[in-house]
Amino acid sequence: MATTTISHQAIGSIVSHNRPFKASLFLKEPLNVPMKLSPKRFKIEATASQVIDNTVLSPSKNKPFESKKRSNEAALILIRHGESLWNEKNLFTGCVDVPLTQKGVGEAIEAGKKISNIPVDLIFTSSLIRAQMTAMLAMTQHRRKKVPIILHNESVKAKTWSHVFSEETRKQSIPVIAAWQLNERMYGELQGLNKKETAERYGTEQVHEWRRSYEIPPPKGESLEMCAERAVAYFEDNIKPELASGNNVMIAAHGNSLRSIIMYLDDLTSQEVTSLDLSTGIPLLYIFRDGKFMKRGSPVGPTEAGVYAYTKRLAQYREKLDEASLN
Ligand SMILES: O=C(O)[C@H](O)COP(=O)(O)O
Repeated sequence: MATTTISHQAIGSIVSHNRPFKASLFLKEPLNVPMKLSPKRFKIEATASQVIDNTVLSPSKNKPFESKKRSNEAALILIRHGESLWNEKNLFTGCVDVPLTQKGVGEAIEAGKKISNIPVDLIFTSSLIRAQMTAMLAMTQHRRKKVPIILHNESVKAKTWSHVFSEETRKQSIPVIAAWQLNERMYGELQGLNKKETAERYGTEQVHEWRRSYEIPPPKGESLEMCAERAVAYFEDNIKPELASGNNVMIAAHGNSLRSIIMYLDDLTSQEVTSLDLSTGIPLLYIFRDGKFMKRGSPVGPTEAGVYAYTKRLAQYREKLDEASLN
């Protein structure tokens, strides 16, 4: 296994995308992080979140809310955030933290209606406000009326001070985990530039390569491949185990971090992923069963029968919701 050295300065720059991290958590010594080369991609086996203990924590490790139920299937919902103020202005955004427009707020609410009958046990978002707004707004529409609560594990004090003391209240909550690894691809020197003007300056083909190719990074930014190294590693280490435990998960993230995750779920080639483009605010449903991901498209509405026919558990859940609303 090859070993690469990540300096504390590099770790510092990785964690600086995540607002809650504190300088005191930065490492004093360089780290030797083992890396394994897989045929399709590099997998970073020790992610920054694992290295910096007690920062980004999985709920199963901490049991902050409900105890686990066992099932061999689970639902996975992916949502790209609603329109942001820079989507509206057609600017490259990347890791710049801009909020949703009013249209984006509406898109998030509409997305929430479409998935309002699908039980969500756990939410993952990026550390960027547009993804977090989308997740929260979508959950305002949910029939289960559980309250999404952002877990603050960035320091012992943050964790202690946000503790919920009622077991009953905890049961009525959905943990929300914010992870910088799910952030948008870092767009380098394109961040803040207008997409149309950039295409006029550098040529449509060049800009298309920067935006959609797998290997080619934008100037001083991340390629999709580099974005996949962190996003897919995070998915495998923190999200897949939750699905394997039978927890239904929603991920609210970004065009490119989600493209890299979809590439992994659908086993797309680097060629195929170039034509994958995600619209803002459209939820996508996957069923995880027996270790495999099955794509189920986008639920068209809360009453769409098809979604509930995918799994027995979802159908039973839907029945219970209907019974409860009749009583
Ligand atoms: O970061 C951005 O500018 C967008 O959210 C995604 O941009 P793209 O469609 O150019 O990849």
